[in-house]
Amino acid sequence: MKTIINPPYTDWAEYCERPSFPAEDLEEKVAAVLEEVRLEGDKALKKLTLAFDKVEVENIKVSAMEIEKAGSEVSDDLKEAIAVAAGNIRIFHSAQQVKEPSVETMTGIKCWRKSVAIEKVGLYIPGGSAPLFSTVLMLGIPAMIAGCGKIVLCTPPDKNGNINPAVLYTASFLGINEIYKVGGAQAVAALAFGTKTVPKVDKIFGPGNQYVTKAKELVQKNGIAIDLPAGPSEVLVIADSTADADFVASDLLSQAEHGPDSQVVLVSDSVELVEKVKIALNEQLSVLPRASVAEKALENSFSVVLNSITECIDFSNLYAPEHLILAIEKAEEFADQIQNAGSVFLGNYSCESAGDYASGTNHTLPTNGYARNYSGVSLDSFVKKITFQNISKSGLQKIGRSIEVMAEAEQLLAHKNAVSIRLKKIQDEK
Ligand SMILES: NC(=O)c1ccc[n+]([C@@H]2O[C@H](COP(=O)([O-])OP(=O)(O)OC[C@H]3O[C@@H](n4cnc5c(N)ncnc54)[C@H](O)[C@@H]3O)[C@@H](O)[C@H]2O)c1
Ligand SMILES: N[C@H](CO)Cc1c[nH]c[nH+]1
Ligand SMILES: [Zn+2]
Repeated sequence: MKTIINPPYTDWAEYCERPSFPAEDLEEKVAAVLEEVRLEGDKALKKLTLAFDKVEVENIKVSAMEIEKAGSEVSDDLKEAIAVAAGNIRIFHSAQQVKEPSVETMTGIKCWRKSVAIEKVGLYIPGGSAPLFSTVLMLGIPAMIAGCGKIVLCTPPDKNGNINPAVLYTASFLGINEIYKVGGAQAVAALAFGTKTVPKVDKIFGPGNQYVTKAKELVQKNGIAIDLPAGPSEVLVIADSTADADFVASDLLSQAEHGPDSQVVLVSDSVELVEKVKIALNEQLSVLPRASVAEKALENSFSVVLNSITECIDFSNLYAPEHLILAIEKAEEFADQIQNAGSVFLGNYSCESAGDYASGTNHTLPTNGYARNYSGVSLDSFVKKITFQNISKSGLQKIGRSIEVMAEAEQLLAHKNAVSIRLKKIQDEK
């Protein structure tokens, strides 16, 4: 991991560019997958699963028996941990159910807003390099709280054509039993267009690799909503000289082990701390099973030394990380200065993996700088907000003239007339 000492401000933006290793002709390849699934449905899903996941899948839909069997394959210890995590995620996301205010903008003009669940949602659970059953919790729980009518889940099969038992167990623990063995761009296509087996949904959720992310981007053009661009995991740690170098290294590695395309960044006002973290990284890497993946990610990662913690925060706001850790003294006092980040972890004991699994916040977060303009998944992601208004006769008498004048100025006389005929009727009734 290279260290950059005091780069001039004019160079900062360059460091904030994420490394990208797009597959050759990514967009064309993904567009071709989408088209094949749109035209050939299940036949294409089976063909593409054989091509990309190297396995022949006879039944795309997971059977009730497979789900039941998975329950017996998950240890009690893991079941208990999943229940603890689910409890916290449920508490945090339930608290997002806010009572919408109803206001009278003028006497006789009542306006209000209501959250209504998106009817059919498709959850994508990554499974290429690791089956992320924790993502089932992160997407399934808010979908259930929101009251989505149909919740279906897609995830790639393993080399034997099975779905990881923890993924199946977690889904069924939440009451989600419609699960399909399909991953990558083909899963997104199936959810977007529908096939004989996989239903078409209104909105597609979930993180994934470049094929999944590109497919989500492309199906948006066909009127399918998506949650957010959630690509390769990343973390930026701001650490001062009081930080524990071992803790900082452990947090950097926790995101580096996601994939070779992940990026981790250390920003500090202390050269000594950066040097200590580098030593700790090497020590911890040597015992990591996924060391080779993490090492690749570290090659595309860096540390920056700046003059002050305020400058470090300015850098982070420009970088807009998916996860931001403030391993600094009095971290809470700096929280209000954070403008761009997916999720923030304050203090030495708020490790990022707590948010990945169990503290309650959602781990489906914007990457690649999208934290500048996107939020992570929340309860809001699963609802749309419908506005209502109820205008009385006296209310229309108050606001009517303003509407007529504005409509006339836009030369939309039918708009004006919709008010005028009502005002006339009110007048005639007197
Ligand atoms: N931002 C977030 O919120 C968040 C959360 C969790 C995970 N992630 C990220 O999600 C990603 C998960 O990626 P993954 O690969 O492990 O799983 P994945 O499920 O996203 O992708 C696996 C699928 O990709 C398809 N695929 C693989 N190679 C292909 C090829 N050459 N051509 C066409 N399709 C191909 C296959 O169909 C396979 O099933 C990681 O980058 C991880 O960092 C992000
Ligand atoms: N860090 C990932 C989000 O970027 C989420 C995750 C799932 N499992 C472990 N981590
Ligand atoms: Zn993680």
